[in-house]
Amino acid sequence: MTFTMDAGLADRGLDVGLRIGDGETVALMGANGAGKSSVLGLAAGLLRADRGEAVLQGRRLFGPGHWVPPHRRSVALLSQEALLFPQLTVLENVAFGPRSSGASRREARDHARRWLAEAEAAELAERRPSALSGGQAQRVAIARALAAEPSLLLLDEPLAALDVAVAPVIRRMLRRVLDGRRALIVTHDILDALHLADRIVVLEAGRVAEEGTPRQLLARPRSGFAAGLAGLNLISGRAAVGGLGAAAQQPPIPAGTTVFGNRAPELLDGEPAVAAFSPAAVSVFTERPHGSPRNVVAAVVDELEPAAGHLVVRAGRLAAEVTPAAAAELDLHPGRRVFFAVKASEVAVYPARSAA
Ligand SMILES: Nc1ncnc2c1ncn2[C@@H]1O[C@H](COP(=O)(O)OP(=O)(O)OP(=O)(O)O)[C@@H](O)[C@H]1O
Repeated sequence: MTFTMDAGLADRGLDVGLRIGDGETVALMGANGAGKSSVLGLAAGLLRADRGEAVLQGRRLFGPGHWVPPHRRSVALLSQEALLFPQLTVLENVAFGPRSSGASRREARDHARRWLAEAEAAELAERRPSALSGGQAQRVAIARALAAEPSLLLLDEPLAALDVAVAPVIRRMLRRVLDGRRALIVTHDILDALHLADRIVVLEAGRVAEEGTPRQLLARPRSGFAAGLAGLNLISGRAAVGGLGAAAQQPPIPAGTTVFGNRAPELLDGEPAVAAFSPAAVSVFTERPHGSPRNVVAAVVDELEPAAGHLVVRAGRLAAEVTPAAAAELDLHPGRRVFFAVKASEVAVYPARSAA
């Protein structure tokens, strides 16, 4: 049994099809404003779609003429902030859900203790929320969400508000807790996706731009967002002899330029395709290079960013990596005219749509 949602919300520019299998954790990623929180809102019942339907384990959550209110959906939403009831103890907070769905006081408390232990927070049971650290409060919130035994668990950036020392510990606990559970987790952090998710869905401007396992997405990104996660340059266009004919509006690459590279064997001429290559494969010159590199483009440096052990030189949608010594030698600075070159053997050209 699965969760499926195919829904639109016109005033947020949202039109999304999503499927989460039994026991599957899906990471929902995308730039700010892409629609991630709105998708959670639709599934949780905090927002009403103006088109489409959602079905969870054979039960329709919403659809034409049909609406199940949030508390009857068997969907739990965990947000960035723990949002515990301040006047209740931790145990009472976690027991609240089971109690309101009809468990006796004692059953609800036993249940709460079990889920607190599962979230590695058993020792916090008698505390008030005001006496908890951010990480502790988030453990309790996770226990509370699990205690409702939801068929679908929604997590909205659950680690984002935690400090860097605590996040890895909670991430490890979440990995254990999410194993075998149907969950949708919104995150900006590739580490969350790698550690917690079976599959990543990338949203761009309210639509699913691509999806795949973390491995697939990082090895062969097809959206600008996933290329950013993978740390690769990505140029879109159509398959052409020897590589890719670049589409318009991808400065500094002139429209129609052939980007020479290794074409995936399944790619047909004229088919929508992308070319991907690492910034580390890009060489920077101040004069047009002659000889071996087949791909050379004139560019103007936008900015230089420090990265581990090197500098990233950005020009339009391209990035190159240089050593600090090379940057000094080439006198690189914003506004500097340069040439970026990359060997065809370093460029992978593959279909813009996944085979699935
Ligand atoms: N309360 C609201 N009322 C109307 N429009 C909204 C509201 N909240 C968000 N939007 C719009 O809906 C679109 C999707 O926003 P949403 O918050 O779902 O994106 P997001 O991917 O979660 O972004 P972020 O990463 O910044 O949280 C955006 O265009 C946004 O401006």
